[in-house]
Amino acid sequence: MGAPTVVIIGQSGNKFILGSDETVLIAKQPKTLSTIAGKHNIFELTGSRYQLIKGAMSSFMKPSSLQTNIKQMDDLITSLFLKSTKETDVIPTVGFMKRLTFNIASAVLFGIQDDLLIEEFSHDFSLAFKAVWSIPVNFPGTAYWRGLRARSRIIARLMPIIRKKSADLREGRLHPASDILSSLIALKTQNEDVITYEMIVDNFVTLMIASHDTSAILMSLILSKDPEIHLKVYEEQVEIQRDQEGRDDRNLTWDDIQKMKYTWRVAQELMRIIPPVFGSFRKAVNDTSFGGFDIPKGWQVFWSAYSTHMDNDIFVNPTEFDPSRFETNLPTPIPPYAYIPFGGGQHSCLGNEFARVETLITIHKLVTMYEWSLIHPNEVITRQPMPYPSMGLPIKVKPISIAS
Ligand code: HEM
Repeated sequence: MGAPTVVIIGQSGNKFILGSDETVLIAKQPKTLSTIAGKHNIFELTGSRYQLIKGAMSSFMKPSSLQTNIKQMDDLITSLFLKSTKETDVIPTVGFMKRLTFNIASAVLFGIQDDLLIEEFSHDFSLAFKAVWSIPVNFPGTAYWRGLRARSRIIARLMPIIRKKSADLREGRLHPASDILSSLIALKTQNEDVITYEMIVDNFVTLMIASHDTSAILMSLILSKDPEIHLKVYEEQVEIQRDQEGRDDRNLTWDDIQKMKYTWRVAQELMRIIPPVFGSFRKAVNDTSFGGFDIPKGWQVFWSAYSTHMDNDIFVNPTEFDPSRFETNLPTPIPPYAYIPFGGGQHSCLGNEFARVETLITIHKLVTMYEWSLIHPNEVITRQPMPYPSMGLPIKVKPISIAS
């Protein structure tokens, strides 16, 4: 990992790492992420640059903004399901969900709709993503080398889009609030001395990496659960479908999504037992200490979600799958920094609501459009280091009716 590293686990450890400010710990990612996503990636930015980039991105992921994207997501997800099941009754879930989350991020966050371009980006992002988890040896044939070349191709395809959007913004044909790229370009115009094109490119790559595999894994994990859980999810979703009957517009609404409480609790409990992101790094910018142990300046600190999620004092019978842990108004609510699938503190996930909305719409569409079953029940989950079902979780589907 390039520097001596301290691993700290437990609720108070998480609070120390995730709650510290930039005078104690700064976010520091492995070399592979910094070179593939770019050195200006939001995970590692500090100070005013961080605040500006975060502000531009987060305005697209707030509930008020997400509400306006639901129809677009619903249409995209429905059409992808219909397209994929036109000629086959088997969906390779992991691959399908990756494609789905990539298409949603491209269209909803970046306003990229061109199918061919999305296909080319998607191919290169899958190489870039593999490189993030590789050994950083830049030698022909290695995953890292392939990832670096993929990054160059991504930039070559992105720059004409940035130039076109810049011109459209200048001439008033595009609004900065149209998508994240436009917003970042407008931010650069207002802050020439702080924001650069390189930062825009790096954060496009970062956001694509941060957004699609994580959510795709969550969607796949939900389908990997047992039939009893699926039945309850199905009952909740069918109830919501019934509520839509008689409406002029049969697309899901924000209110429908708020009613999917049980389905989301299943997702929350899955992320407790199998956090999609295992943990992440920080770096000490000054000498500091935790729990009586010194952490010298320059050392890395690693937090991990899994160990705290398995703490018997916080989650009784921690290995037991129990979505009711996430019911509201429990006598003993989950304490802060004890449940951290989305991290915590200032670098906590910007896309958690985005992930919730796209996951719930996808599950609703699948269970109301198809009867489905796992081809390999009890498929093992392996960490690579993200948790994937070992055979890609193929499912057999049979349409129930035309799209609801
Ligand atoms: C189930 C899905 C997801 C999980 C489990 C997840 C998890 C995480 C975690 C653990 C972090 C904190 C990393 C750290 O502290 O170093 C993080 C940060 C981040 N995530 Fe997510 N994420 C998910 C989906 C998304 C989506 C859909 C987006 C974008 C649409 C997104 C965008 C980001 C960004 C931009 C950051 C960096 C925030 C910052 O540094 O201020 N994530 N995510």
